[in-house]
Amino acid sequence: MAATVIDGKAFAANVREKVAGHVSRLKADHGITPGLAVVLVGEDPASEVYVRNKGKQTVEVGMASFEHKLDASTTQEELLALIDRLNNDPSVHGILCQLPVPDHIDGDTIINAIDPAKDVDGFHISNVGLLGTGQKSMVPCTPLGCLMMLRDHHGSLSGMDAVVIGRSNIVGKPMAQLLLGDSCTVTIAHSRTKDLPGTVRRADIVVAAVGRPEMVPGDWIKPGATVIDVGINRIPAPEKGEGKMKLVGDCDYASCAEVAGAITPVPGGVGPMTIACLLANTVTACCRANGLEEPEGLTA
Ligand SMILES: Nc1nc2c(c(=O)[nH]1)N[C@@H](CN(C=O)c1ccc(C(=O)N[C@@H](CCC(=O)O)C(=O)O)cc1)CN2
Repeated sequence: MAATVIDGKAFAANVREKVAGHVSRLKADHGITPGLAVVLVGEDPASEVYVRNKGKQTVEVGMASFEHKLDASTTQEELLALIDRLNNDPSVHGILCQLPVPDHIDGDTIINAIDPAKDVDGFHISNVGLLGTGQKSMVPCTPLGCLMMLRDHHGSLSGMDAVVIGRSNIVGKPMAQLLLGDSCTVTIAHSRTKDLPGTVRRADIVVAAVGRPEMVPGDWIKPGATVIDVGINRIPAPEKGEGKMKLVGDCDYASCAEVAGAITPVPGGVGPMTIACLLANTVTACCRANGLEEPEGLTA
């Protein structure tokens, strides 16, 4: 059986179109332009690409983009001062600091300095607590994107067995909370899980978010299961020529696609949904800040 390929690129384009519609209504009906501030410290090449794409897509959906690119030597105090200015800027509805930050800066301190109402990454401890207790929160973008694709594919997720491989604060843990919120039976698996293959084999839904290239082989997948691959790993691709690289996920795509009922590819699966959901979260934050009705279908 060949799996259905869940096209994250097309799904993300659809989310962006919905966001653009809400933005134009906010402008026309209320004279409000949602604004997103993205802060990058240092020169990590992958982060520079992500930040550039965030700015470009923010403008494409009609929102205001405020990009702050800071030198790698920026101190934590200087960064906190910028966050404070953005927290108090009424034209900024969403703020994020691109991760990872340089070693001399404490990421948690920075994240928790962001006004939770403007925390469009959903990483602030208040939003983590709200999500964990089933209350209205800002929801982390990558897990939100995975949830949207799963709901679209399955309709209801109620009663399904879900295994999340990986326990990071930005993907694994919030993903598990969202699946629990949709009434899945959820297992979080990690490097110390006994019998990882057996655990994964029981799942109707597998979300792989470990950051280890092609770690999950097809024979771990229950026939017909849905595989959501969050991994983005750059590995050597000698078949493309000397020194060439390619992107692969945490799942071995070829063997998993033979067994799964549906699967997200890498690239073109979960990745594009991350930025689309960031734009969705910015519109949501803007509506909440102005006491306006929130867009439907763009949050959990
Ligand atoms: N503050 C944050 N930092 C980071 C986050 C985040 O959500 N907030 N997530 C990642 C990086 N990221 C967005 O920031 C991100 C990663 C990947 C993609 C994407 O579209 N990937 C493409 C492939 C792109 C490529 O060729 O490299 C795909 O999978 O198709 C978008 C955003 C860490 N930091």
